[in-house]
Formats: sequence, structure tokens, C-alpha cells
Amino acid sequence: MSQESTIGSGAAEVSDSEHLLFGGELAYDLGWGQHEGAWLRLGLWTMARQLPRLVGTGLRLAHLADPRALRIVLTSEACRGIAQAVGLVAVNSVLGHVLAAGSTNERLTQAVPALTVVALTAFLGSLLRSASTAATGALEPKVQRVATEQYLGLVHRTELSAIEDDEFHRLLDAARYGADSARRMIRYCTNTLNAAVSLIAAAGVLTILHPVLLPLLVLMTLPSAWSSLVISRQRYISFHAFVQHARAGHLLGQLLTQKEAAAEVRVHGVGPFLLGHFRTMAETSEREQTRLARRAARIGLVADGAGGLATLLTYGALGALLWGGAMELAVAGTAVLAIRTGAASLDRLVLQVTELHQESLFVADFERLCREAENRAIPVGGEPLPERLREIRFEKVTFTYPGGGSGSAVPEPTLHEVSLSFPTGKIIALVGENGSGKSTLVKLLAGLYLPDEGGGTIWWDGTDVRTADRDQVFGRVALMSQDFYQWPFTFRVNVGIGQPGTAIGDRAVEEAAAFSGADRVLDDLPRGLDTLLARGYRGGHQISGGQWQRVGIARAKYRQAEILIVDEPTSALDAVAEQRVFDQIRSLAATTGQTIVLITHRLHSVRHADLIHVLKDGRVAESGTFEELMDTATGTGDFRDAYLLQASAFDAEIPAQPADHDALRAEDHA
Ligand SMILES: Nc1ncnc2c1ncn2[C@@H]1O[C@H](COP(=O)(O)OP(=O)(O)OP(=O)(O)O)[C@@H](O)[C@H]1O
Repeated sequence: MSQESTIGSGAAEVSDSEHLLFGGELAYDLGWGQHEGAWLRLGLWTMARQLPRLVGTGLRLAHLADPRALRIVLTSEACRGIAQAVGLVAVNSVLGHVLAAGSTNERLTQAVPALTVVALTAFLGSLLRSASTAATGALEPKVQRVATEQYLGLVHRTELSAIEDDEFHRLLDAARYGADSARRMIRYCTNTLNAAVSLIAAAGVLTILHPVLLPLLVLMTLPSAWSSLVISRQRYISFHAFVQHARAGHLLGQLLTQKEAAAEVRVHGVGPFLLGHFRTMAETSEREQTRLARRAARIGLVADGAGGLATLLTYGALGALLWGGAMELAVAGTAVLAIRTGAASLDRLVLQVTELHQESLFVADFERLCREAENRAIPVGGEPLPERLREIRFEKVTFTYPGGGSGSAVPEPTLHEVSLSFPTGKIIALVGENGSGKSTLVKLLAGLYLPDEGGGTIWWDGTDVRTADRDQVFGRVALMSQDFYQWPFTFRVNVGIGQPGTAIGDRAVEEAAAFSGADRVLDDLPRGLDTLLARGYRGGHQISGGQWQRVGIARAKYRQAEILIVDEPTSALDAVAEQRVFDQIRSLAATTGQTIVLITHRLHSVRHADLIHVLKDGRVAESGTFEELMDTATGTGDFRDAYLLQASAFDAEIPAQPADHDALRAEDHA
């Protein structure tokens, strides 16, 4: 118990550097760490009892991946065991003939058939081993693929709230490791099976030779099995003690070489500071490693001593049997061989089972993730949406982030009883202060979140979004969010991924690019549409934030969805590009009849919206046209005050206007 608690706390001392830099040990709350205690609590008996279930998990995955390869592995291993047993019996017969009376020639001639069987079983064993190795090799990557596909296939269909849930993410990280573990488990399963079959073969032969030999085998191998377990536990502890420090050291190494930190590392002289701490941490780790190595060596010595004693006892008993005439010399010779084979198999079995168990903990995480992802999956199917939609209406919609947006103990709703409408074919602007809930609201509009239980309804005409076919909801929406994704793919794919279900048409991509102004970005790219927009790769090209924004708008345009949601589409654009994008978006509503939902802080851009909703602290402060909101008789003043503040700042910033800005300003005040 005391050993466990030392182990559980990380075993190694935490260096002063770690205290200073990280406030203590830098341990991830993931994967390995989670299982440390569980695995270390295991005894030999518990592991033996769990063996069939563990092998079952591996076999189930293997059966899913490649049943034929699995059959080959199982048959080969079983036949190898039988061949080994037959070989041992044949050795017994060879020894019987060789040690019998008669001339050497006669004895050898009589031993020939048994010798042939020994040779044949050895040959067959080799063939079977290579068949099993080949099949295992083919099976392993398939198992990993099946496991990876299984969890990725489930995870990409979970509700967004699951992906944003820290607990789910922790499980996801551990499960990623689980897919790798599933692969390794196959090898350990095969090895375990092989060791078990060899052991059974040796034990069977020993029982036939003399009933007392089996307990002797167990007696002789128990200490070495125990030592394998203790030493591998030590190895595991050592790994953990090392990995915590290695993580911290690795992080310092990264910081010293990272681009993002490079300027401060140089100008502020952070390099020597970090290097000094790196050395202190490394020395702590080295001391810990030395301590563990010595401990492992002591345990090894004790275990070897116990093993030696048990071996002495076994061979002593064998000698006594021979001495007393209870066993023939030939049988004793075979018994020695069988004991050696059996002992080696048992050692191997214990080692493989410990490895198997270690991996299976991660596979268990993987299974838990799959179950959780199924529970939190976006439902498939549902009520169809109306063909010709007239409006999307929020009716007293309340929404709370899991854990609460404000980080308070009792989750506070981010949206409170929001009632508003998005008539189709119009431009609807959403404005409001930072954190007022605009982005959250459009995510509900896009079907990414659902209102709280009992927290109102979002109607797509007469269809409640809760019961609607969510794929149809997604299919009607194009999302150009603040944090739209910069795919590490070519320009063509970065635009064409707006409609991933169809082949990407270059013409359509170019048209979408021309719409957003990304055509100018395209003109400057070395390989045109084929240019990879990801730095760090050969041929990869880096474009600026504003240029990316144009690519993002082109993607939303390419999607050609009924409802285009643009969440601050122009924050990184220069003034001319911004004006152009707003003009283009306006023309979309006019020419294609698309519904545009526009979020922006630049209030002069929403003057042409058909409807403006103003959000404040997660509630609707006011709604109306620009004129209505600016009118003191009809507006509450929330919009008007903000608008006038921005306009006055604009006036104050530009005392003397250059000619080409005059028009823009005049338009602003129109
Ligand atoms: N994924 C999330 N999980 C938890 N809380 C969130 C999440 N996203 C936003 N919030 C919280 O919800 C509130 C509203 O955020 P939201 O992004 O909707 O506001 P916004 O009006 O779009 O703000 P901004 O103008 O700054 O973009 C904020 O308090 C924010 O911290």
C-alpha cells in the first residue's frame, strides 16, 4: 500500500525548477496517468483471472478487421502447440532408444523414426510460426485502422457540445492512444496464446511422464514468474517517473525552438534562463532513474535467488526420483527438456499478460469513448424541413453551455428567452457588445447546438429543430464563422470543401474566388489553384489573415446554401476590401434570394440590412430596421448610441479627409 501511494504520487522528487515554472509536477491528466494506479494494484492472480476477457477484446477487434487472418493465427498457434507436444513425446522416445541396451548402431537405427518425428515437428513448427507471423503482421494495421475508423466515424457525428466538453476530450485523447494499443494488443494476444499453448503442451507431456513433475514445474517457475511481474512493474514505475520529467524537459526544448517564442527568447534573454532550468530538471530525473535502477537490480537479485532455490529443489526431486528408481533416465531427460520449455513458456506468458493488460486499459478507454460518442451522437433522420422556407423563428430560446460560459459553479445561460425571427431572402444583421451571445445564437441557428431542455423552440416554419432531420438543417446553411478553418490543403480544396459531397469544379472555385476578392490572392500564388496553403510543407505557401478571410468567404459562397451566416467576415480586411465584401453580400441576397445573417461590430455596414437584431447580455435588446433603431421614438437607444459613438470616433480620427475617403464617409452619414 505504501508502495502504491508513493507510486501514485509520481514517485520522483519534483525539482525546484518544476515548482517555479509549472507550480509543481507537469503531469497530464490523461492516458497513462489515469491507469497508473489501477495497473500497479494488480497481482498475479488478478491478472490470470482477467486473461480470458482481455484476449476476448483483442480477438473481437481482430475478427472485425480480418476474420481470415485471425483464423490463420489461431489455427497456426494451436497446431504449433500440438507439434511441440508431439515433438517432446518423440524426444522422449529418442532418449529411450538411445539409452537402451544394445550396440550404438542398433540404438540409433531404432531411434530413427522418433528422430524423424522430432525433425518433422520442428519443421512444421517453423512453418506454422511463419504463417502466424505473416498473418499477425497483416492483422495488426487492420485492427488499428478498424479501431481508428470506428472512433473517428463516431466522433465526427457527435454534437458540438460533446467536442467542447473537457471530459469528452480527455476521453478522446486517451482513446486515440487506445487505437494504437489495439494494434499492439494483437501481437501480445498472439504471443500470449503461443506461450499458453506451449505451456499446456509441456505440462501435458510432464503429467504423462510422471504426475509429480507438474507441481514441480509450477514450483520452479513461480519465483521467476513473480520476478518478471515485479521487474516489469518497476519498469513501468520507472517509465512514469521518467515521463513526467521528460514532458517538462520536452516542453522547455519546444519553447526554446518555437517560432512564436523566438523573439522574446532573444530580446529578453530567456534562453539561458530556460536552459538552466532544463539542466536542473534533467538532473532530478537522472537521480530518480539511478535510484530506480538500483532498486530493480536488488529485486532482480532476490528473485533470481528464489528462482535458483526452486530450480535446485526441482532438480533435486528429479534426482531423488531417479535415485529411487521411480523414473527412468530417458524419462528424466525428457522431463528436463519439458521443464525448461514449460518454465520459459510461463515466463513469457507472465510478461505477455502484463503487456496485454497494460494495453487493454487503453483499449477499455477506447470502448468507453465509442459508447459515449454513440450516446452523444447527432440523431440520424427526423422530420423533413419545408421545401420553401419562409422564416426561422426563435421562440423564448434559452441556451446554456455545458459547465456555463462564465465559468461559475452554477452554469448561467448564455442566451435568455431569446425571441426573434430570420425571414428568408433577407439580410438580417446581429449586433451587440462582445460576449452578448451573437456567435452562440448563430450556432443554434445552424443546428450546431439545441436550446436547453424546456428552453424554448427554434422553428423552421412549422418544424421544431429538435425533431428536424439535422442533416437537412446543416445542408441549408453555409457558415463563415470568425474562426473558419484554414485547411492545410490546396487553394482549390480550401474553397471546394464548401461542398465536399461533389467533385470540385475549377470554374466554380474561380468564380467564388472572384466574388470574395480571393482571385487576387490566387493570382499571386506560385501554383495557382494547386498551391498548398500550409506552411511547413514543401511547396506550402503562407497567406495573410486578410487573404485567408477572402478564401473563407469564397468557400461560403461556393457552398451555395440557402442561408449564409457570416460572423464578422471582414475583421482582418482592409477598408476597401471590407466595403467590397459587404456590397457583394448585399447583392447575393438581391440576386440569388439567399438569406444572409450578418454579425459585425462595424455598424455602418448594417445600414442596408432588412432587419437588425441587437443583443445585450444574451437577451434581445431591440429589433427593427436601421431607421427604426435610429429613431428616438421607436428605438431603445442601444443601437443608436453605439452607432453614434462609432461615427464620432470616425470623425475624430480623420480631421482632413483624402478625396477617395470622402465618398465613403458621406455614405456613412447618409
Ligand atoms: N464554447 C463555449 N463554451 C463555453 N462558453 C462559451 C463558448 N463559446 C462562447 N462562450 C461564452 O458565451 C458568451 C457569449 O459568447 P459569444 O461568442 O456568443 O458572444 P459574441 O457576442 O459572439 O462575442 P464577440 O462579439 O466577442 O464575438 C461568452 O461569455 C463566452 O465566454
